[in-house]
Amino acid sequence: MTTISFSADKIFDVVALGRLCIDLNANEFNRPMEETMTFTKYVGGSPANIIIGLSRLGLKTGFIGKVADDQMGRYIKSYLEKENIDTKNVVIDKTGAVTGLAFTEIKSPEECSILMYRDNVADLLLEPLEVQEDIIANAKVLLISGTALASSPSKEAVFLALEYAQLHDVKVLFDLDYRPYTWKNVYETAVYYNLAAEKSHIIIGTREEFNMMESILNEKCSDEETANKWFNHRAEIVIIKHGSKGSIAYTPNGESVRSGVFEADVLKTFGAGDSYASAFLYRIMQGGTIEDAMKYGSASAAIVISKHSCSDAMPTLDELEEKISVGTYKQI
Ligand SMILES: Nc1ncnc2c1ncn2[C@@H]1O[C@H](COP(=O)(O)OP(=O)(O)OP(=O)(O)O)[C@@H](O)[C@H]1O
Ligand SMILES: O=C(O)C[C@@H](O)[C@H](O)C(=O)CO
Repeated sequence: MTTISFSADKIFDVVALGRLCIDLNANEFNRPMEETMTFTKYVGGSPANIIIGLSRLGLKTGFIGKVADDQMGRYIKSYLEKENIDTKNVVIDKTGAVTGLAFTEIKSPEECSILMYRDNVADLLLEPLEVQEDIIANAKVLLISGTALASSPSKEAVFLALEYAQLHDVKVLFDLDYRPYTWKNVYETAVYYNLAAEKSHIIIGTREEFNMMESILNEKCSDEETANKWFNHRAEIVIIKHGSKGSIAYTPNGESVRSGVFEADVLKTFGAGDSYASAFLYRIMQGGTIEDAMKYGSASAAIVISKHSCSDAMPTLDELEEKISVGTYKQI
């Protein structure tokens, strides 16, 4: 029965680093973007969604990032503050960069896509020297997401944050969060993803995301082979997600745990991964077993995919535990 240990006596449970942007989610469902006329605005971006989920569950959280010096940037910062997320390391851009926008298309519950506007976005302009070492030193976990590796100087900021984490005994969770439109080519992507994964203790990604990382060496790994590669580095848990078919977690002692999924009245699929990661991390940090934590993650995902937003739909602990006790859990 594997659990994972975290440093005690730190100010923050989890500090996330990466993109803060805006989701504009289609109000009219079951139709293509061309025919969608109105959208609702939410805070978005994978690490933002995950940290909001963790804060709703009661953890002490902070964010390291950069927002535009405009109405959208101010909206994001004040939303984080309202959610009790520390923003003292959320830097305001002074170069005229903009806030990334993600328009979501909900053609059917199975057919969702995201149309991104990410030219000259503030989040990718985070400088290494803007990352405050003391915030990371005072956290039990540093959460990073792959998109922040897509260009300089944000990429160097992530690697410096990883050095601070190592120096101060901070566990690193790497959510692969591969968004192809942010990257120039798969070689560059895979090289940086692999370097960041080497420095991470918990790695969570979909089968497709791990395939991307393996593609440059023409590897075709099974889930178990994929996970085993990272146990030669720092990894203590590797989770490979398979959408509605659940997920499998691997540990260095050869244990593997397959999770089921909760039945859900699916409205849209995006946000599944972020809600899963937040509730999984919450439960593992409470000393839960991997099996237990995966159940929390799956329940949170089932809640979020049945709602309109990602960030705003993140459940409280009561909502999550209600789902776990009354929801239908299908073992796969
Ligand atoms: N249709 C579904 N019904 C119930 N649970 C689901 C469904 N789809 C996904 N999930 C849950 O969400 C978890 C993560 O889903 P998925 O593998 O799609 O992540 P992802 O691709 O990172 O998500 P995202 O679309 O947010 O990027 C799954 O392991 C599962 O527990
Ligand atoms: O930035 C994105 O890629 C979109 C996110 O903001 C969105 O909330 C999402 O895709 C959740 O996983």
